[in-house]
Amino acid sequence: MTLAELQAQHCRPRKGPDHALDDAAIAAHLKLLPGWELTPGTREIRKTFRFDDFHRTMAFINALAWIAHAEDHHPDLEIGYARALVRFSTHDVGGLSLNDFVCAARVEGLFS
Ligand SMILES: C[C@H](O)[C@H](O)[C@H]1CNC2=NC(N)=NC(=O)C2=N1
Repeated sequence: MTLAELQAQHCRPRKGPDHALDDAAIAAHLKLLPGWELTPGTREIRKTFRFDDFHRTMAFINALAWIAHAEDHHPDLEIGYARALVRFSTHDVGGLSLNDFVCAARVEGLFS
């Protein structure tokens, strides 16, 4: 799969452990996403985005919120003056599902 192919997908309701990705699938999908990493000791992915000022940070957050609403898949966020930490995991599967990678890819698409 390529980043473009991941970006072209949409989140689907994914509930239950059958939808949790295994380590190999997580590693393969992470390779497609520049700057994203597993939060150590967890089953979530994260990236810190840096901006010049609060206006740009919030413009990003609003664009991200648009994606999250449209995809019905929601990140955990930590927002600073010039940075945003974005974390994705799928509560409904208790780990990482394809939805996390689709949303991360769509967020990357904001910069392309
Ligand atoms: C019904 C609805 O699709 C689910 O509750 C969605 C909403 N957004 C979600 N977001 C995240 N991050 N994980 C979920 O399991 C999740 N579930």
